[in-house]
Amino acid sequence: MSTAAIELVDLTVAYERHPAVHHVSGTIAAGSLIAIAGPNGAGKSSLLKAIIGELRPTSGIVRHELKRTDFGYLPQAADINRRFPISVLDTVLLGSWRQTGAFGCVVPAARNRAHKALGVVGLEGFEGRSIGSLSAGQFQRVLFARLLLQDAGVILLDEPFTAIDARTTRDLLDIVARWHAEGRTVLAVLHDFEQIRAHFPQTLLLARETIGWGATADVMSPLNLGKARAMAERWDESAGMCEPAA
Ligand SMILES: Nc1ncnc2c1ncn2[C@@H]1O[C@H](COP(=O)(O)OP(=O)(O)OP(=O)(O)O)[C@@H](O)[C@H]1O
Repeated sequence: MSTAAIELVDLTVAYERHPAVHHVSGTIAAGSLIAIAGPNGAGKSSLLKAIIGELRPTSGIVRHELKRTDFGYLPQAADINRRFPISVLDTVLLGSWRQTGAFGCVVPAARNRAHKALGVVGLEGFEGRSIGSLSAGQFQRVLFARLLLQDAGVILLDEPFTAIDARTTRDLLDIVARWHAEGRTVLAVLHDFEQIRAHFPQTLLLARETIGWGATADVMSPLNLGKARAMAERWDESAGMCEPAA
């Protein structure tokens, strides 16, 4: 696993010329644990997608010396098709493609690691179940097991605890804490302020542009949260293209 700093330099991401992320700059230090907060439509998912290279910046740069395989990415649940007929074990094994290559054979060591990862997330015995038969919380545990197997240095989680019960959330937060202790960089899009304050030392509060980025206690102030809300109320989805920064 390797990790490194990621620098966002005046980053703008737009869809059909409408900016979703607007002139965001800052450094994600290697090994940091950062919550990304903000109202619906604030550009949080778009920012993650730009960081992993799934979306091209309209302007600005995402600068780092990492390979695509150094990133582990958990999309929002709504973006994942669970009707695909694949077993829990095979889903977890998809996390081992770094070792096997996209069309390589699964080595027994990877299979062992997949069983172990399922043990860590509390799903021993679920190996042969199809993913479509799992509850939302069980499926999220499977996706965390896949991330464990992938062993990436930078892990991006998009609303990992939405519609997940308290017990499962607690277990998965323990894994996040473990990743942090191992020196991995973890970014998580979250809506639960209490959870952010309790578990995430740093926060980026986004409302398309940066409202605050730094220590969670400073960033999640009533003033900043009010600002983010007020900006969201003013968003005009039909607004034109932003002008390049002066
Ligand atoms: N594929 C797309 N095509 C056009 N517009 C998009 C697309 N994806 C996102 N957007 C728009 O970009 C803006 C930011 O969306 P994004 O999903 O990044 O926000 P978010 O902060 O993750 O929101 P949420 O909290 O609701 O998940 C929104 O106005 C959204 O409608």
